[in-house]
Amino acid sequence: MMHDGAVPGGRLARAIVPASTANLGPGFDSLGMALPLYSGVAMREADATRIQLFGDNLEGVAQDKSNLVYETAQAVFRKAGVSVPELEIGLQSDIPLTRGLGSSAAAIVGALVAANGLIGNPLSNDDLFQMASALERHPDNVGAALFGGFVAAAWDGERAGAVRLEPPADLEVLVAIPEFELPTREARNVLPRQVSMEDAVFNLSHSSLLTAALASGRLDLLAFAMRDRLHQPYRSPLVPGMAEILRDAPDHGALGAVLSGAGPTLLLLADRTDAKHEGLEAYVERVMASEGVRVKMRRLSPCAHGAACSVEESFHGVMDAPLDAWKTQLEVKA
Ligand SMILES: Nc1ncnc2c1ncn2[C@@H]1O[C@H](COP(=O)(O)OP(=O)(O)OP(=O)(O)O)[C@@H](O)[C@H]1O
Ligand SMILES: N[C@@H](CCO)C(=O)O
Repeated sequence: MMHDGAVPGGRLARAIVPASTANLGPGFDSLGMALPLYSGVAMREADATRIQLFGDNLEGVAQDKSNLVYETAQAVFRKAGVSVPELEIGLQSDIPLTRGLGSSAAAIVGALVAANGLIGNPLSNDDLFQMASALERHPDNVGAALFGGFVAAAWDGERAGAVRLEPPADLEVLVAIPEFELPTREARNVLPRQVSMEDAVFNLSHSSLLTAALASGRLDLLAFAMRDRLHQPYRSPLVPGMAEILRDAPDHGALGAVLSGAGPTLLLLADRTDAKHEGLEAYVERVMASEGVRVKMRRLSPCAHGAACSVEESFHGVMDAPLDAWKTQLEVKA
């Protein structure tokens, strides 16, 4: 453990972090699940800060000290009482930005675990989760990114709590990623300031049922339990085709369909042992195309593991090792 600010030259920390879907319908700001698309953060001490972006998914991300990863790393150093003002940072990602798949949560979590690793891990996982929740301001994405699996979480503005559960083994996840971006800030701006007691009770009961159904493998309850009245009705005008798909996807073999996080990605759950959902991708593409929206479809499994970090004591190479090589090194299975 280091507390005097001295970071050995040449030490490189690399973190790899899964994507995440938040809300799962009624669990607004509280239910998250990790997905096997990854963001990578590499970091070492430098004479002057330099931020490199690799790959096609990070276009527009800041390359100065306003970068989210740089700022988050500095928050770790402050909390640990060390000083590492200049960093060389390498970033890459499979996670499309501003699509509701937790790219910002993965960046924050990647920065936290890499920065902590760089200085010898003085902060606990819970410290990192508390910091991540305060930075992202909702704990569902960051909880899933840090712990993996399915996470039930709460944040009261000061403290966050989370429990990680193993997702049901037969759960298949289909994501429909529209080509357009929808920043979380915009998708939160359309939400009402107040809701009725009836809608609050609807969501809290469905969210509890959904958590219990996922924890106990009751896939038959998902279509019923994944209904929401707190955010999806207000966000649905922002995503053409969403209302129809959320309503009718169960008729095409989905166990449930929701907006992923703040959108615009749609998330459909299916039972991999049941052939009924074979036409689901074609159905979603058809509805979105009829609205003039192109989508990229990905068929995934929930990701059981959360963020992983490795530290090399004397690293002399370039920072752009392909994400797949990091996955192998960190024994992260896609
Ligand atoms: N690897 C990264 N490095 C630095 N900043 C990033 C990185 N990935 C994402 N960001 C920042 O996060 C912003 C996207 O955050 P936003 O909350 O709008 O979307 P999201 O996290 O992809 O979706 P959601 O929160 O709904 O799941 C980007 O515009 C960028 O500023
Ligand atoms: N729970 C958040 C997720 C976005 O990160 C929202 O729906 O606004």
